[in-house]
Amino acid sequence: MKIPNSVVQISTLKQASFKLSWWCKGDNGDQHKHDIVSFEKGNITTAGRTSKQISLKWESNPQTVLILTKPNSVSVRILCAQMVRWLKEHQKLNIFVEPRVISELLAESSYFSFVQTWKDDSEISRLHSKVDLVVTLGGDGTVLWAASMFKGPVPPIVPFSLGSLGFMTPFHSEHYRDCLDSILRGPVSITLRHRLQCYVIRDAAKNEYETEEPILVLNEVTIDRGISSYLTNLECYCDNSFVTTVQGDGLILSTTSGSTAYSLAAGGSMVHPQVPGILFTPICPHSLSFRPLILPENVTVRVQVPFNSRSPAWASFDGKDRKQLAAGDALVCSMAPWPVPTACSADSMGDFLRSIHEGLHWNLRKTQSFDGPRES
Ligand SMILES: NC(=O)c1ccc[n+]([C@@H]2O[C@H](COP(=O)([O-])OP(=O)(O)OC[C@H]3O[C@@H](n4cnc5c(N)ncnc54)[C@H](O)[C@@H]3O)[C@@H](O)[C@H]2O)c1
Ligand SMILES: Nc1ncnc2c1ncn2[C@@H]1O[C@H](COP(=O)(O)OP(=O)(O)OP(=O)(O)O)[C@@H](O)[C@H]1O
Repeated sequence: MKIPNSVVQISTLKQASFKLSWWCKGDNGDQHKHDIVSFEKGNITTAGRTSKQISLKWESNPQTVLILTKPNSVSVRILCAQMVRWLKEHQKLNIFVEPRVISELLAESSYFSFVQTWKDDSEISRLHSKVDLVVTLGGDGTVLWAASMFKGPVPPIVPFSLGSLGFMTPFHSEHYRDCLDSILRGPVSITLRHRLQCYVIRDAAKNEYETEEPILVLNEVTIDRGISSYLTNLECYCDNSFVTTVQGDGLILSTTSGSTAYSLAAGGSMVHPQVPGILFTPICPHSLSFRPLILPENVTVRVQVPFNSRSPAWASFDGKDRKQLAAGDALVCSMAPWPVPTACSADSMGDFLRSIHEGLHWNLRKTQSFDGPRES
């Protein structure tokens, strides 16, 4: 068979060889690493990264469970007592609860004297090394609360739904025995939810962080006008490049998990929680052309209140802990190295789709009937 000329020419061409590497900002300066991008005969392919479903397999049996509960709920209190009893008697596990909850349990019965708790913040900071699994009983706010307790690595969280919306709480409390039994045996399908780490800088010219510890958020950090009736003026930079000045009610810097919370209400896109990125969503911008952005995971965003601002701005973290940002102050935010692993009921995609359909009634519309005009 005769080979066409064009094929012979291509096979004799020599491609220049190259290497791709990626870098991140580490503590000891910028670090370069080789990526998992592979180079099949000089062609770039990411085939090895497309399998994103994460599965957790226990290598030894879990020993200790932390149960976190929404306060002031009778149904949560009753379920918590039942769950503690079942985990102790049927699974032989050690159990931690919050100091508030241990008082409630002991008021009910001295049977619960085996349950453990902590005394101060330094013990909370060591919890991640004692606890194998965290169970939350409440709504999305309780998942946010659980994540906020861990300033570093976070154990897998199993969120049971005892709230009203429950976007991040796929497990039904009626079936808690079967759910926990299966999770304790593993394997468990996991959603790795990215977090943002935020620092406040007082008097931006000094460029010093207010605290050494970052504030970690699972949903978002919001910078808004607080009680001021003036427009906020926020200068935004991305890795030192000027992005824009927000003039409006404020700005939301959201994780992809938070994309279905406040950012959604302000017109941001819904993004699957495992997509790495930072959503840049303005709140009521006074402009006809300010569309929300999604920035890549590696950037550092800096939001600065200009010196000539008429009023201070306010930062809040997952809807809590308001901090005033005076003229000249800034907030710096980047992707945190410690994600929040939450257990899935089906799998990461299945749970996300169920939440947007059942929780938000996404794209609900009456189906068009067959009974009408048709193309011939
Ligand atoms: N206009 C708004 O939509 C608005 C305003 C303020 C705060 N919030 C959100 O409330 C969050 C704090 O939650 P909370 O429970 O402590 O306060 P909350 O009790 O006021 O609840 C706010 C609502 O947001 C839902 N929610 C929280 N995180 C979510 C997520 N990741 N995806 C979908 N829905 C989510 C909750 O289920 C609840 O219905 C903030 O992080 C912020 O995102 C929303
Ligand atoms: N263990 C806890 N300790 C203190 N506060 C908590 C704890 N768990 C949750 N909260 C707070 O309680 C509030 C309500 O919790 P959550 O959102 O879980 O319940 P909900 O409002 O009934 O549920 P939903 O948001 O689905 O309607 C939130 O502001 C949350 O931060």
